[in-house]
Amino acid sequence: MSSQPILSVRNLERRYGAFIGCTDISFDVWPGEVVAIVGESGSGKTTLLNCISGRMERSAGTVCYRMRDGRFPDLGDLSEAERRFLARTDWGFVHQNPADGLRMRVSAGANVGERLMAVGERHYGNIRRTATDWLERVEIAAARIDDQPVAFSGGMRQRLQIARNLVTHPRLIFMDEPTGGLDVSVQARVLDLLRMLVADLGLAVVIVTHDLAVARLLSQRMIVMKSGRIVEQGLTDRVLDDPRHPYTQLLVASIPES
Ligand SMILES: Nc1ncnc2c1ncn2[C@@H]1O[C@H](COP(=O)(O)OP(=O)(O)OP(=O)(O)O)[C@@H](O)[C@H]1O
Repeated sequence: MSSQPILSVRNLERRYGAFIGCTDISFDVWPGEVVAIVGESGSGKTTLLNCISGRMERSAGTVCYRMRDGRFPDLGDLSEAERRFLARTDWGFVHQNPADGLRMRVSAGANVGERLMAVGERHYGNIRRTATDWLERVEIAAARIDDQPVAFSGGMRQRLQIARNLVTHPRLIFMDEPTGGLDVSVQARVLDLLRMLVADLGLAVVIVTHDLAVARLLSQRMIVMKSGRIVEQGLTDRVLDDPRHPYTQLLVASIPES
């Protein structure tokens, strides 16, 4: 693992008018690590994720990203073209609702292939071969390559969205409740797949979830948010086994016994 963070957030704040979406947020993400952001509904998780992935303007603070050439600029200092390039190549974003991250009316193969074309791949045979490989990696039969996601189940759509995001070998993936909209049995399969792929590819991931079981399964480090602020952060096992902040203790105590 590199000795330098891939993402560094300092004193981040986002206001909605006078209302604070999140404030006083500082943390680092290291290459190859999965960081979970947890907290109840309205605690500011999605606001934070959108700000650090450049999808939403911040009101204050810095978000620096380690470029492949070693530079560590604030996202706000990048040109629009550089930001678009990052979003297409170095980063992925897995939405809770697959329809937000897929093109529902083009084929599964094209959904994966168009990310490859965005990074310069032009050879039709290569694109189709790589798309087929990726469909199989996410357990979608190659025979479905020409089907549109509208004809897929929720779990298949989510797996396709994951393939579309990972095909370009990004370095950092943002995930917003990636299993939130799925049935429990389907969730387990998607989580297993995510865990395997993230480890195989050595990805850095920032995942937002309200589900502590998801955080336990996927993340090494955890950030707990309440009312727009971080109340506790640390290694996931430590936070869950020995929560120090009363709010984290409450969250942990509310996990149903399985
Ligand atoms: N566009 C907006 N305008 C005004 N207030 C907003 C806006 N988006 C979010 N908020 C407020 O900011 C706070 C944080 O919202 P956010 O969606 O980040 O929370 P969350 O933890 O992701 O919640 P959930 O798990 O329900 O998605 C909430 O009180 C919300 O009402």
